[in-house]
Amino acid sequence: MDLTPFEPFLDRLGRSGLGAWRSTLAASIALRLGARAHGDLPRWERALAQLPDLPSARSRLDRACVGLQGAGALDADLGRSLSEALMVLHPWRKGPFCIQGVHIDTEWRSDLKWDRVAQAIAPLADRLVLDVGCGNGYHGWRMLGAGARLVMGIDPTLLFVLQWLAINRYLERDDLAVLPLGIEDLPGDLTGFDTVFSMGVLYHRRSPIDHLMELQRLLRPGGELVLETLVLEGEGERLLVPPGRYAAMRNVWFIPTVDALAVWLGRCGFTGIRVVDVTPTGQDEQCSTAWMRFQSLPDHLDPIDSSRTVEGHPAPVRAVLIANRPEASP
Ligand SMILES: Nc1ncnc2c1ncn2[C@@H]1O[C@H](C[S@+](CC[C@H]([NH3+])C(=O)[O-])CC(=O)[O-])[C@@H](O)[C@H]1O
Repeated sequence: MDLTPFEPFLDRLGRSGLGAWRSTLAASIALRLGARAHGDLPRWERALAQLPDLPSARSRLDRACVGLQGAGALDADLGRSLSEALMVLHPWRKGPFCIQGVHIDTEWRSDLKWDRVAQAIAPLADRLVLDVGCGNGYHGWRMLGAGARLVMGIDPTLLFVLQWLAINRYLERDDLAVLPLGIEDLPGDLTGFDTVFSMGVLYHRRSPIDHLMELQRLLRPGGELVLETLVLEGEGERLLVPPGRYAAMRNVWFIPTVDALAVWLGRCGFTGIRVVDVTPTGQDEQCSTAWMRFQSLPDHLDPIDSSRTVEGHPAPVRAVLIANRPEASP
């Protein structure tokens, strides 16, 4: 894979207030693509090439199932070749997507998280947005649906980049991209986003305070951070560092209470810190489906006591916190 699929977005970025970083970002993407050859990439690229042309239809970014809505049902053969090509990109974790009657029923009902977040954030109209750890871009599409001017998603997992390319083969937008980058690959002086989302990422970072500081630097003064992460329920400053896996995940490092998170944000210099949602993750939000056939949340909870993970930790609860970069440095 080369830079070609990212160029329309990079051109658009070049014309935005972030144009100064176009060439450094392009160089980082080229570097990461060179370093991240994946054995399955040729198979995924063949699937992309096999996606069929579809009759013209209306794109829908403003409802739970993101995608394309046509006037009628697709011809059965066309529907089958579309499903088969998309299924090569299994596992589909984030969604759902509906492409002219083909319903990609993903592991996560990401629309439920979006509903919790969207009602609490500053209106996205005309904002430059960064979505760190954006997966296949599901929330990015919803951000465009809410009026964002440009959404730069970054995610180091190449399969999710390919899933975004598959969806964008039909939605044809140049104002959203899933760039194959980790947050550590971003230029050290990049800044200027109006809103930065970090959802489902903090607990994967070994240095959570550094992550919060990086997110702050990426914002323009006064810009808004939307932080969504696993939390421990209860009052006071407490922290779980799982000694091994957490709900079968190997890379979960820190699960703080919301009080501890608020202190961390304050220590990093954020202002206007508020907790806008705390919700246990239910099996209606995360489970195996035909499009994600591996094990999922129900398999990772204690079969007798679903308030505990299989390791005996409290079952997943997620919080959304909002905070602002100060207008001027103290
Ligand atoms: N260093 C990194 N830099 C950026 N992203 C990373 C890094 N390491 C892993 N990721 C990516 O962070 C994402 C975490 S999932 C959240 C998806 C979405 N935000 C959601 O809220 O549904 C967790 C969850 O399932 O909630 C994955 O796509 C990783 O590839």
